[in-house]
Amino acid sequence: MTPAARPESRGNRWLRLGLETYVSLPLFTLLLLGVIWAATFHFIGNERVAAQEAARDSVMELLDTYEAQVARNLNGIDQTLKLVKYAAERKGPTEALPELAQEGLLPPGMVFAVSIADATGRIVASSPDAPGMTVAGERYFTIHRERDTGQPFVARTARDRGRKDWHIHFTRRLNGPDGLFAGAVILEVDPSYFTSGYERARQGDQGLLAIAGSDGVMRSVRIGERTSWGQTVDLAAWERPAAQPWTSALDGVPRYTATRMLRTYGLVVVAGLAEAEQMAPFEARRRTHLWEAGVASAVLFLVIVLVWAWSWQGAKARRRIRRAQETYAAASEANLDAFFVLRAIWSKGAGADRRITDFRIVSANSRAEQITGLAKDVMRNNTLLQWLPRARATGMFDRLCAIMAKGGVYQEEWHNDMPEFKAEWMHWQVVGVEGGVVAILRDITESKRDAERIFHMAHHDALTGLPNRSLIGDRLEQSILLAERESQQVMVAFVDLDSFKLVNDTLGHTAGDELLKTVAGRMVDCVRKSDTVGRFGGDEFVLVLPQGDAGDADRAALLEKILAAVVRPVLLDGQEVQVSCSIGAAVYPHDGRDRDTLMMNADAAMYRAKELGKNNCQFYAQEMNASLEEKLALMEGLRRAVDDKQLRLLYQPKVDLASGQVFGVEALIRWQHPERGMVRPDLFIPLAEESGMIVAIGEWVLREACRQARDWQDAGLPPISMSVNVSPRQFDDRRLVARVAAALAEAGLEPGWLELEVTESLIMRDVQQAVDKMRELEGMGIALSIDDFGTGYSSLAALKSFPISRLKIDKSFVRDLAHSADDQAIARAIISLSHQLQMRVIAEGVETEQQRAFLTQYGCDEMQGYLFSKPVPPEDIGAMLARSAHDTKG
Ligand SMILES: Nc1nc2c(ncn2[C@@H]2O[C@H](COP(=O)(O)O[C@H]3[C@@H](O)[C@H](n4cnc5c(=O)[nH]c(N)nc54)O[C@@H]3COP(=O)(O)O)[C@@H](O)[C@H]2O)c(=O)[nH]1
Repeated sequence: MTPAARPESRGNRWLRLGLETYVSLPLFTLLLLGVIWAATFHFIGNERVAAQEAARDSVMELLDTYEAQVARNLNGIDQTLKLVKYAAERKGPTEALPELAQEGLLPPGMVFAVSIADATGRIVASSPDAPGMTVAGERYFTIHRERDTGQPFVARTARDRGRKDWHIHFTRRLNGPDGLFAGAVILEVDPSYFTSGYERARQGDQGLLAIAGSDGVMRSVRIGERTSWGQTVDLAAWERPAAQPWTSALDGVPRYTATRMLRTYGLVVVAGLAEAEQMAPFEARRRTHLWEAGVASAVLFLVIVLVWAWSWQGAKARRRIRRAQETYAAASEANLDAFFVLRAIWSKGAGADRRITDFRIVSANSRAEQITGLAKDVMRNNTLLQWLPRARATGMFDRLCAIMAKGGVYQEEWHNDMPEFKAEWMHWQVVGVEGGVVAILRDITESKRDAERIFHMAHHDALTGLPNRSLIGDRLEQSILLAERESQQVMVAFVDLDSFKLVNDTLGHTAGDELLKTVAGRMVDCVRKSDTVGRFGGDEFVLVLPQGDAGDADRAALLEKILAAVVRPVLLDGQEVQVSCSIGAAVYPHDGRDRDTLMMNADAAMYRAKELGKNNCQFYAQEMNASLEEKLALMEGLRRAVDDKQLRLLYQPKVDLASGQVFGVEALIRWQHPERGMVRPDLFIPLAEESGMIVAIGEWVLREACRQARDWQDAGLPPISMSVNVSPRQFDDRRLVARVAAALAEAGLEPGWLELEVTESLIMRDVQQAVDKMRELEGMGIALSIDDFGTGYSSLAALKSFPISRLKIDKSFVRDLAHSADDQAIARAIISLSHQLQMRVIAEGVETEQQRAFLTQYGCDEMQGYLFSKPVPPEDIGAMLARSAHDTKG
């Protein structure tokens, strides 16, 4: 494992994650926001304390001022009381007041009212005038009458009978010359006099100034603009330190409050500042601070979100790159392909002068070591040209430069002649990347050889090594094309051995095979290298002989030569055997202008030769085609077969080789002819194909097969796959996909249960068109398989591009599996190829246990053939599936 691919330790992972901006940034942001808000709240807290301190100081200062003012007022009032008392005791109450007034020693009547009551409580003098009034019932009068305290008395705020306004009554006792009670001096003061010092600018709208008696009754209270009195309060509660705001019952407003006792008068002065007003500037500042912190946080958050999004994108890109690198490292190590990363080395200079001089090998995987035989380190110390000096001469270097310049992907198969690589055939894929290229090399020698082997096997007869039916067809077509261009002729000769079956039956297959090989060799010896001698199957051979401008005599001479060569005795198992042959020949362009006509006519001529007693050759003549009439009659009958319901489907089971379970059936058509009985498809399918009737017949087969599959499912039988053969003309039909969809819909069958079998030669005619159509069908969920695999020519590359899920080994390769080494090799090669292409492989025509054993041994997945069952009517399949379902349940 390379260091890049080593798993990262948990610690490192956390550290890397922590260093990633997209992780650390939010953490840092949280920290920063924490700091901002902690600092804000700390600052606000400090300011609150300072504001509270200031409020407390203010209230104490106010109290000091207020106390001084009240004390001054009270002293003034008491001086007046003392003065009036003095004058009244000296001169008598009636004269004292006018004299004092005259002397200007009385306070202004606007604010103060001075009265003197005699010992009975009757007002005897007053300023302003209040005659006839009595205070005998007043508490202050009673107190003064009862004892002489020598102290002034402050009564509650009250209204006299003679005056409407409310006043605080300040009184002193009057003594007669005998020292006995002689009445009282009364000074009435407007309650607001004591709170007139209220300054709105300093004390606000809800500041409080008050004086209360020691009895707890308010003499005067001013809150803002309103003055009141008479409320009873709990003075003990008021006499609290101003530390905390306090809510009195007076108006429910919390205030910083302070009180002080004026003992001489038995009064308490109270000053209060409303908390809300005192703290208002602080609250405003607090809101400002919070707003500032909020705005700062929002801006910070916004900036961080933007930076975070940017860094997250960056991290995502880095993560993608890292994963890609890890995946690349892991994949390249685990891969069966060799990887080379090459970085371009540039020449010095600029602009057009600057060019790539070489490539440095930056990295390579273990597979690269195997394919080159060089250690990775050695490769890494090399440049491309040091390592592969021929790279420039072979054009490889220039191609790499071009790919790097253009970008994209370039790939090709390459027959290697460089000793530095230990593979004969390679597939190389080069991807242009930033600063260099990545080259991916795969050793395809084995699959190339397989493909070549398959190609050869598929086009040659395994026994004689001669071209087989498909190659003969191709060669004939090529020869016709050439002859057409050059205005020449081509002779096709069908050669059939006479009495070959007799040799086979009496001397055995091996002797029969030997005879075929000998005869084949002799025929090859009779013709030129450019001619084709092929084996059509069994004891049938076909010769394709481009004739130039040869005449009938030349042709007859050549065929006579072949007759003579074949008839020569052959030594088989020490026994001399002699077989003759019958030859039928047709010549292009005279006897036919296309491959099929020529073949058909040569075949007819060969039959004619047989009829004439064998060991002779016949050239085609029109009358030989009397059988054409029969063909036309069949065609005519076939036209009515669909409408007259003469067609039937038989079903042949397909079996899983490992489990022995039936997993599907192939639908095989039969024609129940009213006169001829059961006609096999080999006879009428080619006619249907030729006439185009196959499209209608094929559609009937599709619909009938889908319906039958659905019927089995509805009968509760285990669902199985239904394979239907599709012929070339049917496949070319533009509406094939629609017809298939309609058949499925009509039957209500899931597409996954339908498989279409197409032949190899069909799809190879036009690979791109076939791929497109197959992809359409695959897209619907339908499975596709290649029938008769091995009999046509399949390009490996094309095979890879088909959406095929199954290859069917043609029965011609299965028939002689037990004896023929060639057929065994073909079967093994097809099995291995299928598996390499991730396809399943099924063998058809399995008739014996040996064949099954061989196929199982070499990993074939499935089989179909008489060994398990012949094609049977639908009821038999139903019974077979019902049995299997029952056995499974049991
Ligand atoms: N386009 C369509 N072609 C069809 C349809 N139905 C049949 N066909 C094609 O006709 C060819 C001959 O078919 P058939 O005579 O039915 O022969 C099939 C089997 O009966 C036969 N087979 C199966 N097992 C064995 C065996 O063990 N030995 C043996 N000698 N023959 C056996 O093989 C034929 C199946 O061939 P394939 O389709 O290649 O799987 C034949 O080419 C059919 O495709 C049709 O509806 N449409």
